[in-house]
Amino acid sequence: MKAAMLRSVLRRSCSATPPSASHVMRRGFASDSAPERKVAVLGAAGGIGQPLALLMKLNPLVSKLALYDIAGTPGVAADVSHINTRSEVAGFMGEDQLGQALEGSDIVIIPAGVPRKPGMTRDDLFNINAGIVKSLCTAISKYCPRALVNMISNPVNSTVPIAAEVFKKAGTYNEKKLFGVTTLDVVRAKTFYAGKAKVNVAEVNVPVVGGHAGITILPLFSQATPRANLSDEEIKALTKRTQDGGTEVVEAKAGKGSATLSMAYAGAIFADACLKGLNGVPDVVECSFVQSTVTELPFFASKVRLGKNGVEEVLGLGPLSDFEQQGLEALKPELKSSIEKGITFANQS
Ligand SMILES: NC(=O)C1=CN([C@@H]2O[C@H](COP(=O)(O)OP(=O)(O)OC[C@H]3O[C@@H](n4cnc5c(N)ncnc54)[C@H](O)[C@@H]3O)[C@@H](O)[C@H]2O)C=CC1
Ligand SMILES: O=C([O-])CC(=O)C(=O)O
Repeated sequence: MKAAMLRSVLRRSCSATPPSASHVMRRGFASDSAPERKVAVLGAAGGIGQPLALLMKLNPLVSKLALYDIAGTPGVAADVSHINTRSEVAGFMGEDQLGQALEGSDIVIIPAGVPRKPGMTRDDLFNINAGIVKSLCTAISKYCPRALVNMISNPVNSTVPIAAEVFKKAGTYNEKKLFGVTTLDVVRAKTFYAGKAKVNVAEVNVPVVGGHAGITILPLFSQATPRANLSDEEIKALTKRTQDGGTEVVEAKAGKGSATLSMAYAGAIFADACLKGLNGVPDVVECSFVQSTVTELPFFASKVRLGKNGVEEVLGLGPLSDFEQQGLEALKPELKSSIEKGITFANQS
């Protein structure tokens, strides 16, 4: 595929709303006059990190791309750096290069940590990933305290509260700048809905709220557009498939990890939305797991308007069906306990 064609595919695929030509113009993509923006990817040599590095290299809003991992980044960086797009690419390996990787970053994307194997829950990753996230966030508070943080590492329901506590302790916490990346849930909900409703997937919008694990993932198909006449049974099945989407991939990969390619795509969409918000593009809205007053829980995923300082507005849930209302009440105890687990960990160790 020619470079220009690839770039155009990415431009369209990364849009938060349908990919029409006028939309692309409105959203102010690809411009040589776009401000300088540095993006750092931590965990860049991993299953998500590598394709995410590729997609961020294709994003014309990025001027510098820093690829950090504990091993393997020189090769990934050398490879990606040959692509003839705007950003300069540099690889950083090992803890003593972490500061350099982070310095000056506008956005830090974190897909560092272990993935699930069949039979595991995301919470089973807590023991290893909590420590990784804690140490990376400590470095962020030191080297780029004003960066937007896009947390991908699981369990997101706990790693985001861990990050918040680390930043609070360092005196750098800004609730507008910390995001749990739940975009893959939205990507899945859109795909599954389009398939069932037989509508053009490019036109589909479905908010997904709550958290990012099992029943805490709550797609709001009653608000899906274009509207379709699906039965209660079909909505129930779509909800379950969205909630179990990660497990579907873990089982299909049979021990070789979890979603990487679709996650890289989702991570690139979310980072692109953050970049647009930073650059002052109006009406950039994505779902994300953020500090929230939408429910009584301190963190919750819902639609968020992104702006020059990160979160500009956390949007409410809108009208819920009875089924969704029940789902909302059912998810709260699990989400609450995952949040508390993260907070306790960050303050204990
Ligand atoms: N938020 C979401 O929707 C999703 C989250 N994930 C999560 O993303 C994480 C990464 O998944 P994969 O890329 O498939 O795993 P992977 O094992 O392929 O890659 C992880 C990378 O992190 C690196 N790493 C480990 N410790 C590090 C440290 N201290 N600093 C920097 N890098 C470090 C490893 O060297 C490795 O290259 C997992 O926790 C997984 O559960 C996966 C899919 C979706
Ligand atoms: O399921 C997993 O472990 C990875 C993940 O978060 C997802 O694919 O949604």
